[in-house]
Amino acid sequence: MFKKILIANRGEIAIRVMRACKELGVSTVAVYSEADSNALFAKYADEAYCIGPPPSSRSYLNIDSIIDVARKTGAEAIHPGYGFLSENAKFASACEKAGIIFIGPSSEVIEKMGSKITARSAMIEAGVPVVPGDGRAIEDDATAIEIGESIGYPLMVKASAGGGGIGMKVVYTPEELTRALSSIRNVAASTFGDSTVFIEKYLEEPRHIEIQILADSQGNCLYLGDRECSIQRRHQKLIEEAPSPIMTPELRRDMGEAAVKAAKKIGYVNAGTVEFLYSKGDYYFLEVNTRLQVEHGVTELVTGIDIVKQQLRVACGEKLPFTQDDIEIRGSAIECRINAEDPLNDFAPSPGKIRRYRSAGGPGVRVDSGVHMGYVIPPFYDSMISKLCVWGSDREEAIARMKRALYEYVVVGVKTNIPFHRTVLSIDAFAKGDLTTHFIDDHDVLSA
Ligand SMILES: Nc1ncc2cc(-c3cccc4ccccc34)c(N3CC[C@@H](N)C3)nc2n1
Ligand SMILES: [Ca+2]
Repeated sequence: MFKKILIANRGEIAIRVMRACKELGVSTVAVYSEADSNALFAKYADEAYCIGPPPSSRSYLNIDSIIDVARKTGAEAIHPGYGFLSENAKFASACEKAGIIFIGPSSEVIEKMGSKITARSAMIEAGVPVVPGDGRAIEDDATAIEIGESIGYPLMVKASAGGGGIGMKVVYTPEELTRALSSIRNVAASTFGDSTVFIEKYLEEPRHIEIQILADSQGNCLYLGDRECSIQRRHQKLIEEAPSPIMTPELRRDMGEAAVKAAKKIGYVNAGTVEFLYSKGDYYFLEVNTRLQVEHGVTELVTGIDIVKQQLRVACGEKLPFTQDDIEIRGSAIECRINAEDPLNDFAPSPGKIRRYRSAGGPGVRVDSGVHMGYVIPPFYDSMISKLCVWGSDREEAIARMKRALYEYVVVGVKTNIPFHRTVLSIDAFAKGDLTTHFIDDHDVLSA
């Protein structure tokens, strides 16, 4: 096991990784920007170094300064968390070159999965169902029109280097198709530096279901169940749960085995997520996320497995300590992302000083928070301040528990989306598990 690792992230996920390290006797190095000099994660670490001014580009995205701190402190490995450099192949290879272990898959796999076109063709070879469509990069409008006709409208135009919903557009006619091709190309070129686009069939009312995978460097790969992530707003997930309310043992095994086939095909090592769209009994590969996800905690709650500890073990070259048969999904877990934003003002970020803070607690409640009373939430980073997770023996108990926890959770001084979550949890369709990716729009959830 490592003696010391550096966490190249901030907030709740930095603390989450440090907690796993503390339990394993691994000492931790935090890197923080000038805006985070008072942040909890910097205090929690055994060592903490300022790596630059507040803007992410000058600090949390600054590859050289992060690797420099790792070298100086003798950190043997770096955990990238999520966001920032977590899916940046250049960062992973910079670590490899510096002889520092990147806790995640290889830079080649990150690179490969960063292209939706490459990922899709790897899935087809692995025999994993993909969204109906055409995996070729679109070179000109005439070909696009032809392909569009053969797939059948409505279509989804997507940037191959896209992610998080950026660089995708639904089109219903050939005119819309040609217009979308040029607009997506431009967005993709400026946002991702890669204007490659492709076309798929648009699935109208899908669910967003993802499979957590874990693979070691000895060729063992298994899945840790499923998560339903359909409750999103503008591609930001808000409420996630495990298992999906529509999951059956057969479907879970089917999707899980497909995800493992995908992981083995691309030579995946460490923790990762295979995202699917589910529609009318069928599921289709969307993309592979080559990082630990925000919502990993709900999987930990229903499997009893500490995924971050397993990441550290795998990165050390250890074999997975369990097989697929050892994995059991028990009960139901729900996560609400607590964001410092104002639901009454289009969810605009609401940075500022937390004047009163009382966390939720009690049976079956887990709070992964990066904040505390008196903390000043900086305006430079994303607005998520904590994750409120609950476990129940079944989904009904989990919902009741989440409602109780949302009632207990008090944050005064900044606006939060807690009222929004209280509203969603009380919607009948939510209790019934009638979720699609259009849930928030369909129920025009105005905050309380
Ligand atoms: N062919 C096809 N049809 C429907 C889709 C639906 C989604 C989707 C998934 C989850 C939430 C959404 C919210 C609004 C619009 C789309 C979604 C989707 N993605 C891709 C990126 C991921 N974050 C969301 N891709 C889709 N692709
Ligand atoms: Ca992704």
